[in-house]
Amino acid sequence: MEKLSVEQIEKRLAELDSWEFIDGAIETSLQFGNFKEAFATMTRIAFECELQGHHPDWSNVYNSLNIRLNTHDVGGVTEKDFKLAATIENIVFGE
Ligand SMILES: C[C@H](O)[C@H](O)[C@H]1CNC2=NC(N)=NC(=O)C2=N1
Repeated sequence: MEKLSVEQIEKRLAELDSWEFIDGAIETSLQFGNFKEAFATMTRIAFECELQGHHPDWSNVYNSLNIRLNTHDVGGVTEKDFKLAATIENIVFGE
């Protein structure tokens, strides 16, 4: 999987709603109504991660979820990250 250039990353980010390029990864910060909603969404995302064979660096505090995506194998952002980012947006914001 090919590492994307900063220009390619900025172009692909424009197609998403909630992601930014920060310190070599794409990141989003999501807020939910409460812990249960946040954790239920994490569970749905986790199943998709397994299907895609690609996994986020993420953290949850009560109703907030912070997600960073990059591709460890190549040390940068690839199409795998954008595929998972789009999947996460579909889960969170609907298709
Ligand atoms: C063997 C397995 O497919 C790899 O280790 C996968 C697993 N999940 C992964 N997730 C992420 N974010 N980056 C990777 O390079 C990666 N590699």
